[in-house]
Amino acid sequence: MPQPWSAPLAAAPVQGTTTVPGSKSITNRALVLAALSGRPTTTTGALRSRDADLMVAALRALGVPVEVEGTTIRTGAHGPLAGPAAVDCGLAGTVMRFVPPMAVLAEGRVDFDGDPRARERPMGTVLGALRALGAEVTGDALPFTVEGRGGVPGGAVTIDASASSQFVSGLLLSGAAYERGLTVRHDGAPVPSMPHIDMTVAMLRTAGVVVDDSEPDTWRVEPGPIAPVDWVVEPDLSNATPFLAAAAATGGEVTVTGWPAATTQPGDHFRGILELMGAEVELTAGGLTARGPERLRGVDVDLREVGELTPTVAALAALADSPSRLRGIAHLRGHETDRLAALVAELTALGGRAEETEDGLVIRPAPLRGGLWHAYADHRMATAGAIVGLVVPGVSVDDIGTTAKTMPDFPAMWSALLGAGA
Ligand SMILES: O=C(O)C1=C[C@@H](OP(=O)(O)O)[C@@H](O)[C@H](O)C1
Ligand SMILES: C=C(OP(=O)(O)O)C(=O)O
Repeated sequence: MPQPWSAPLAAAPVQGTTTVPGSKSITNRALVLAALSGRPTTTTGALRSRDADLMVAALRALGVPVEVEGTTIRTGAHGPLAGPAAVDCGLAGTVMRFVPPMAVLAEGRVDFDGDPRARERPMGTVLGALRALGAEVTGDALPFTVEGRGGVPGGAVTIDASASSQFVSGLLLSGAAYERGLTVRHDGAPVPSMPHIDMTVAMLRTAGVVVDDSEPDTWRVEPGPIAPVDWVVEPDLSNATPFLAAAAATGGEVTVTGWPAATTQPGDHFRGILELMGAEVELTAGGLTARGPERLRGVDVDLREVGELTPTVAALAALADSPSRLRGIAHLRGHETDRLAALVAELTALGGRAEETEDGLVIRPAPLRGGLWHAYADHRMATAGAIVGLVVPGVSVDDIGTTAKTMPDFPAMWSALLGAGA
């Protein structure tokens, strides 16, 4: 375990401008679609981080030529995907849920494994769906094996996607390459992170795939070619949230550059949440600016659609002067860590008042004190600790390096914003 990282305390309201790297979700979808096109593509503004590097390695393992130069990733023309191959999913949901539906198209065996915690993340739904669509898959969680036969019949499958939207996205991304295409129906409690499914559908359409999502909880992908696209990746708006939160927590003003005017990224919803908590937000050509209030208000909000924002919102809620209720996020128990348990444990350890409900968190105002904040190998837990540490003296994060999952430069970016130098 590395040395704990002393979270910088904001000596004054945080003022500054930050540029965040490319979106994890867009980068890893672009890479999958580029590989499935079989033709040369160039993706610019790509995220370079552990999750993106794992996706690049997975594609290479399946026989896709991939060249990486800074934030530009080029895929080359290639024949059919091929095993034998070993895919390391790390802790990346996008790798473990997006690559197996592609691996069933390969000729040969593809073995999947990942970090210890990845073996506990829900996977059975995707693997069961692939079997129902005609693939040979051994196992119901990591590690598992896909015996690729160069293709699958495809067709219709009904799944319960209430544990993760990635079950649907993963299947849809490869569905056009199945002989009969793919129809996915969801049956169960509401699907979380719908904007991420909308992102999948939008990117498939950009790649010329015919997708029908006109019926609720049903997605139909017609069989056909996936066109090569030169993707331009937007900044990662979820990774922008800690920087905007720094303004909200300290009564400062922070601008994140390159904020898209229209996007399917759920991070865009953070604007509304900041306003509910009393901050001001302004979207201009220069980016999104957040201005913090004198006193942060608690918030009662359903985060089902934007669950990945929860650690940031919970950190702000712990600094607010009235109670907050975060709802619709039971599925966070299956994320990088059980985020509901982790947030309650870490806030409570610093003197906070937080408790789990069946589908979320209740966080009440309480004076916080310094202490060690555990990240649980979860990039967003680590950044949540940094937010709390802005205003609570003596907070350190046990493993800030875990931000490398999606934002390897986070410690330097954070110090730079605070004027503390890297
Ligand atoms: O498709 C994607 O890129 C993602 C979907 C969401 O997953 P869940 O639906 O499992 O929450 C989100 O939390 C994750 O960070 C990224
Ligand atoms: C849930 C997340 O990641 P993953 O893609 O590993 O599911 C996240 O980044 O908040």
